[in-house]
Amino acid sequence: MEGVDHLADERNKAEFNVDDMKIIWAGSRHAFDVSNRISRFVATDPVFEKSNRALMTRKELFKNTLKKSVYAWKIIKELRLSDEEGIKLRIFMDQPGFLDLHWGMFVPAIKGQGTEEQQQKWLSLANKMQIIGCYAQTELGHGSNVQGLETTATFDPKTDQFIMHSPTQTSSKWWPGGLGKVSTHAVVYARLITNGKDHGVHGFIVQLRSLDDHSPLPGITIGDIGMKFGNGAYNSMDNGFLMFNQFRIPRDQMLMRLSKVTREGKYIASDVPRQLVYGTMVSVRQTIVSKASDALARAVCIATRYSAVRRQFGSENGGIETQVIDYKTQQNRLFPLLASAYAFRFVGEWLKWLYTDVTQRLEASDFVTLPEAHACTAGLKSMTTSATSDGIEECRKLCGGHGYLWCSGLPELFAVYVPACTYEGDNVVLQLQVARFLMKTVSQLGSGKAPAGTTAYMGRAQHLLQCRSGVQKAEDWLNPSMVLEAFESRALRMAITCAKNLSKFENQEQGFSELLADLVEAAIAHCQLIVVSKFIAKIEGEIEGKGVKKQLKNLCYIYALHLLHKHLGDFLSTNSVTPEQASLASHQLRSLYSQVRPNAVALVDAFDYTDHYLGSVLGRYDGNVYPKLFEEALKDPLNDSVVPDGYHEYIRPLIKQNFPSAKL
Ligand SMILES: CCCCCCCCCCCCCC(=O)SCCNC(=O)CCNC(=O)[C@H](O)C(C)(C)COP(=O)(O)OP(=O)(O)OC[C@H]1O[C@@H](n2cnc3c(N)ncnc32)[C@H](O)[C@@H]1OP(=O)(O)O
Ligand SMILES: Cc1cc2nc3c(=O)[nH]c(=O)nc-3n(C[C@H](O)[C@H](O)[C@H](O)COP(=O)(O)OP(=O)(O)OC[C@H]3O[C@@H](n4cnc5c(N)ncnc54)[C@H](O)[C@@H]3O)c2cc1C
Repeated sequence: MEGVDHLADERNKAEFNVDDMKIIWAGSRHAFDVSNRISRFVATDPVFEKSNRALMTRKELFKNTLKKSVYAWKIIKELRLSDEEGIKLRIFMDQPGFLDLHWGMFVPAIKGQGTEEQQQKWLSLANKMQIIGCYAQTELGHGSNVQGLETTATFDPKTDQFIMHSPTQTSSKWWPGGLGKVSTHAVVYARLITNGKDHGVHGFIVQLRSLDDHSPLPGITIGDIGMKFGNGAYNSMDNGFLMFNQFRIPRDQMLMRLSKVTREGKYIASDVPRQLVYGTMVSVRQTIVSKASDALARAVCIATRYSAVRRQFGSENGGIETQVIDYKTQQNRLFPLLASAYAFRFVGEWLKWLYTDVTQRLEASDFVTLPEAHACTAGLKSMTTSATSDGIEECRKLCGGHGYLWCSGLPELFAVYVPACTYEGDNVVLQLQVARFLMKTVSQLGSGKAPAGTTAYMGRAQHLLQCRSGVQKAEDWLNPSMVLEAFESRALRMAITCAKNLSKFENQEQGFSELLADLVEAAIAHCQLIVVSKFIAKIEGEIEGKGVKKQLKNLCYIYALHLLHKHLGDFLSTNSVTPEQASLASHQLRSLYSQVRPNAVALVDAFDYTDHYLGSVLGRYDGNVYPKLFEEALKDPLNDSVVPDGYHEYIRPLIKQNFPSAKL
């Protein structure tokens, strides 16, 4: 029934104030106001309609993305939206496109690696979108191994220019978003060669297309790399290829904040760490963590509302059937994902703080926290995107058959989201960076250099290696210090075991490659500890709103105890818990699920997502699922006629066994 809230009973059960939780989820009242206003603006503007995009051809989808992106930019300019509002507009527009790479990577790369002069020149054009840029690093042959890139930028002192060249097919740039059809410029990563010497990978601003007719400049071959996973989905983006044939750019288009090439061709490296050339990736990895909570929350919101609407079995004497959300199996799969969405939200907030802090320090030439910022952004990007991709797929299964329908919103969400496990660093490759950082930290224990930040717990190695968990009853698993100690001792013991095993190899690099799988496990344990500890810090801080803290506490312990359950092998093999304590954790989990159950729908309402943004018949706010599923089905072009195209050509001859031209 139209206008009726089918989930009203669920909402009435809530034991906390949803409006207060909305503020906690958004981060502040101001952030909530902005999100709420912009999401509703996008939802009501017909240009941002998106329900039809799965049926568009690639060309139609691409053009539709251009239309939306340019319209969004027009709105940003005409309504003088702030940066924050502009970002929200792009998020709620919910269609990957060139704007993401222009604002998300091209502009930050120039800001981070360009001199002040270069910033003035290029950012004034980029900020007005008089040029459109992308980030061209990955090549056909190398993505993860950035030092293995082959594109060259050779300095020619005669003309004061760099010659950009793609010496092999594998050196073609391949994947950059926005490159294929839209970008006029790119920050291109290439090996810098001066006087015959290779100085490694550096960034260069390169014009790719004419600003008059958009044709590629002579010496440049460029195009789209083709269809990607899923219908619609990430195919709105023009990921591209690019080859240079001795293409010349002026010397001052090398990004020279970190190192320079003089007029004479002399290479001058500054005294800042060379890894700052990777700075744009660190910044984007940080934003990807917050976006993980957003994507997971969307899937969880759909699965939770639908699980409350959907009924199967359990009716007695023809009475009402059981809501599937009441099955403990459904709760055991769904509530940890709900808890994870909140956990990633809070760790994302903390990571943003860490990133701002390291940026300020770098500006003051303090590089001490750079390795930790790299390890945290890499590890958390990896951990949260893997969990989110798996979580979206689990939500699809939680919705049974209807979850497989396009109009559930889940297939497209998965297809758009899953490359996050690969882009901005393959998730395994990134965990290996964390592992290197952990092995270095362990090797320095006892050297007098106390581990700090997220590895501070390693400074208590003596205690954590010997301690035995004090949990004696299920409620002890609601004690933050007992939970933290279990996670700390597991992470430390796994790292120390890896370090001990490494030390058995004469050649450390060889040992590292033999132990890769164990090292990744140790890195994941460390990252999970970070997320648990930041969630605990959140619930121990000041939280306003009726009943809000209680709900967050429940979610925090669900998050931690479900991880304990999932990785029980680690916890048991490191003696961080006993089998009896593990079973007390499972007992506590069941009790927490019962406490979350009446609040589940309200906890996803707190995400404040519009039906437009969710894009899901199953996740509708009003829960009016079945009539809307019919409406969606009837919109399918196959239902335009009752007798389909092809009937006379194929079905009728088959039924009548009348194939005049068939020959054996
Ligand atoms: C709507 C708004 C949102 C918009 C968002 C944008 C949309 C997004 C859309 C999606 C768009 C997708 C866009 C895209 O996909 S863009 C392309 C992304 N590509 C990648 O992420 C490539 C991944 N590979 C790498 O990053 C490097 O090659 C790695 C790291 C693997 C190795 O590296 P390397 O070969 O050099 O060797 P090493 O391991 O010997 O390390 C040597 C030392 O360097 C330190 N180190 C390494 N890295 C960093 C670092 N970063 N900061 C600080 N330090 C760092 C390291 O700890 C070590 O330190 P130490 O042990 O010596 O002390
Ligand atoms: C949708 C999408 C958008 C993208 N956008 C951009 C963009 O805008 N700009 C850009 O420059 N790039 C972009 N990329 C490229 C992306 O950054 C790379 O694909 C990514 O960094 C992974 O590199 P790769 O493809 O070389 O994977 P590979 O490194 O070839 O990975 C293949 C397998 O090898 C494993 N592996 C690799 N190295 C190791 C190792 N040392 N130890 C153990 N295992 C290893 C990996 O775990 C993986 O299982 C995009 C990619 C996608 C999918």
